[in-house]
Amino acid sequence: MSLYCGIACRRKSFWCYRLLSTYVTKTRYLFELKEDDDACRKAQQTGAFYLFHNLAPLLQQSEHQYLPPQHRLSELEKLLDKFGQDTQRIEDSVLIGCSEQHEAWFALDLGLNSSSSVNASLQKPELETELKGSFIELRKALYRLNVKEASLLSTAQALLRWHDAHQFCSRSGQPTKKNVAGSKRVCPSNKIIYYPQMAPVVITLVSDGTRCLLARQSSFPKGMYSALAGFCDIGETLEEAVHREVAEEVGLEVERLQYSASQHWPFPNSSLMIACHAIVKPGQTEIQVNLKELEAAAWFSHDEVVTALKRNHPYAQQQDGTFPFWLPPKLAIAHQLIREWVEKPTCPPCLLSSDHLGPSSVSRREGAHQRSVEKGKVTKAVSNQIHVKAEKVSLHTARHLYQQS
Ligand SMILES: NC(=O)c1ccc[n+]([C@@H]2O[C@H](COP(=O)([O-])OP(=O)(O)OC[C@H]3O[C@@H](n4cnc5c(N)ncnc54)[C@H](O)[C@@H]3O)[C@@H](O)[C@H]2O)c1
Ligand SMILES: [Mg+2]
Repeated sequence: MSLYCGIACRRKSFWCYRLLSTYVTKTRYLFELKEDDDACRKAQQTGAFYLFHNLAPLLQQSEHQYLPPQHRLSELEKLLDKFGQDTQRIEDSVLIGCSEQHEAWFALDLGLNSSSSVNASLQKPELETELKGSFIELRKALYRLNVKEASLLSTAQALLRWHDAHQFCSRSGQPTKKNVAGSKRVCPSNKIIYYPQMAPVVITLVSDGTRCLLARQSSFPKGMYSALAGFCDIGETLEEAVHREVAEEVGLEVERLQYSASQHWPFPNSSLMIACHAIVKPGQTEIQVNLKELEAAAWFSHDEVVTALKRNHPYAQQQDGTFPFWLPPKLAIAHQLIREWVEKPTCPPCLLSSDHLGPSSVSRREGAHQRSVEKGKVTKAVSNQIHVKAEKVSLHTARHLYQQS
């Protein structure tokens, strides 16, 4: 669908109207709402609101899925009135997107202390009864939402959290004021503008050509392993962050970085996850786990990873008291990296060149001649023929084998 946009461009002394795609008109509309408080207030009149309580979204259950109900402005005003609240509270809402028909979407938290109204936060049980839904922790709900709604609610939560945590100017100590859309906050005394921020995080799936390296932190759910992740340090490039994080966490050097994709991740504080594949440097497959950062790390064979991807009940404890090896759910970018590796375990040519950082470029053939020690046995990979004895490494044994400080 395309629309003629009211934006006119001047070309060769006469006005012409460009044919703009639905996507372009939508992004221009959102831009306008962020810049123009009056336009945004007007959009609230016809828009839809998603409700939160202390950063947990309001959800209704339908069969195996959660659905986030939308509310109109008039419904919200009635609700606030019923609970003896000031409708001024609606000023706390943030713009999170719009439909192709330009219905603007907002998010409002009724549990956090309001910066626009003096009234106390609303009680969760009473609200849940009134709204016929439940406020469910986003981390738990994420995997039972469809992808679009999961992304929308993640954005909403990140923005609501940022506003809640940035109500004062760090220079003057004065309360800052948000614009109607919530795309910024301004200090009235010195005019400093604060914009919502994300922390860049690199997440890397390291492979030795036949196996991939997965790790877990003690805070992960039992049995879950993921790719190596870490916050970028200030002044660092993405490539430098990948090299440093892998070295810091598992004591290995990598090369042949390949960018895969990126993802906004709202937990715990809004990160931009930048996902890459990397190949470990030849002769460097022995993991040295940094126990200050990780609980365990191990190399996993292709078969093990394929089996883990099929696991349906990750939390089920086994009879021997251990938990089966399982992987992050579909919505996490770690899952996508792992799935890509399963589909193409031999790494394609690199896109993110790391050559300038030092590591020499080594062909897969050369890399595959390396010796690796696995479970106390010396195994040898010859050329691209995989001769590594891919023994079934249970979590139990893997953890004990590679836990070294
Ligand atoms: N979406 C996914 O698939 C996925 C997978 C793995 C990790 N993650 C996310 O990646 C993030 C980083 O992973 P990690 O915990 O292994 O990082 P990490 O290895 O850098 O270790 C975290 C530690 O780094 C320090 N740190 C440095 N800069 C920081 C900053 N800006 N914010 C917070 N802490 C900072 C803190 O001491 C913190 O304890 C986590 O928030 C995690 O939720 C997402
Ligand atoms: Mg880490």
